[in-house]
Amino acid sequence: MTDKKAMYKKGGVVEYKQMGYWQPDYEPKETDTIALFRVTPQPGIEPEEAAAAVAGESSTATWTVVWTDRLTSLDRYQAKAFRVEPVPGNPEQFFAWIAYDLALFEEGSIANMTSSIIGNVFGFKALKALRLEDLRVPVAYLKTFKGAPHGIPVERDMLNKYGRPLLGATVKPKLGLSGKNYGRVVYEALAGGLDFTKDDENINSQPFMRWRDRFLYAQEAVMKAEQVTGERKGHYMNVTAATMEDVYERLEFAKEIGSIIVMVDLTMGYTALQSVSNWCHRNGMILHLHRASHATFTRQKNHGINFRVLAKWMRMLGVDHIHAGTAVGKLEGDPNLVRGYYDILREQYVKADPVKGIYFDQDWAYLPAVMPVASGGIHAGQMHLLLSLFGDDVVLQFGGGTIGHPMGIQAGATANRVALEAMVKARNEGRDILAEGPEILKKAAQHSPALAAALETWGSVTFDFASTDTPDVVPTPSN
Ligand SMILES: O=C(COP(=O)(O)O)[C@H](O)[C@H](O)COP(=O)(O)O
Ligand SMILES: [Mg+2]
Repeated sequence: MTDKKAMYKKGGVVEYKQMGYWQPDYEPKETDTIALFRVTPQPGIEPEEAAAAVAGESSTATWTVVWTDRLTSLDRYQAKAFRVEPVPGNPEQFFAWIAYDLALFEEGSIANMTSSIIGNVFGFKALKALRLEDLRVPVAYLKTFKGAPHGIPVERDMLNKYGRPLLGATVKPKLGLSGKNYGRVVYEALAGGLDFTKDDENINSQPFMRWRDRFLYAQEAVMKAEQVTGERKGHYMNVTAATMEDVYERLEFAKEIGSIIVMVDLTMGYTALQSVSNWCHRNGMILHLHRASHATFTRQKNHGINFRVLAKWMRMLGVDHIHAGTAVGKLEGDPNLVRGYYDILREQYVKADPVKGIYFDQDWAYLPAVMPVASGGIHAGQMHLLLSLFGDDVVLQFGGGTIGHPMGIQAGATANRVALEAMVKARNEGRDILAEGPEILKKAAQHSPALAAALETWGSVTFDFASTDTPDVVPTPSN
């Protein structure tokens, strides 16, 4: 029988370490999920007890010992904190590794997995702050997910576009255009040389432009642009709505009018996203995910979730595209960490790499790769940086950097396409595009007034702010 007395600190409050949530000798099983947390305990709480508390509160425990514990296989179901290390240079914080048994999570349910791992525990009084830094998901659990409806090679086949990044643009202004004017922007951008245009995250079905109008005008523009260019094109139709009935109605309509791609916002929640993913699997539709709202919980270094974990959940849940940062644009993102997110989305087997903030080897087994989307304050003058940072399997998306072009939207699109093609050609010839990039762009601009004007307008625009999140290099754990 458990010695209840030994588990209490005072007044019946549990000692998580005593309860078996701290097991330094525990060897994680291949089928365990392993989480790495950054823990900031309240003063006076030792790191091992804080780690054990995280393990307890994110699995079986409550604040006191309960008689019913003995009616379960508690040894198996309780999560186990098995390693604690100080965060280099930050005496307040500790990394804690915690293992979860396969039986703890419902098959194919991100909603269920998150209700445990990031459920109550982030509000726990004994901790000043808590951040989920990384997650090793076992193949046994991955096998219960379908993943992306298509994956990168199949999407390329659908578009018949290979050997270069895809180009997109977010229609601007974000809100207020009528359906007809919206369609004009889509046409100009696609006819000028982009592959995709995109609804913005907060364009759903407002009084100034109801969704049906937008879908119709946008799809008409897509079809016209396909005719004049002879290329496959797409507009991401944002189907985000208040209820699933509305979402399904918009999905069906997008399919009926011939769209090849739809879009969802992260704000819809994990369950809704997975339902849309299943619909896309059934209907052969490419699925684009905008990570709207992620920075409310991914940005602070001491509290929340690192984006790499969200990227893993989205790869499991099944999207074809996900916004993953640019490093060089207007939105937060350290270059090394952003490259790590891209690896997590695109590679079949990701090796732990502390410099990129990847703490675990991750075998993705059969799950298709997801196309990352670089978007937010990028322009043609950065093409060499973007291509060297991210390679070919990425959508480069220029909203302001297309629609703000001084010669018009079509010229903005052309500037991006010319810059990209010049850079891909130079790279394929073996030139060092990082060093020679500005020169290559200048030369291409001699034959392209559109690119010349883009470089003249934005060439010197950079967003040089120090990142709030940078990698902490700790020894790679065994997993
Ligand atoms: O509208 C834009 C970009 O517009 P612009 O190209 O004019 O800056 C997107 O919503 C952001 O990329 C989102 O950020 P992220 O991609 O980081 O999620
Ligand atoms: Mg936007």
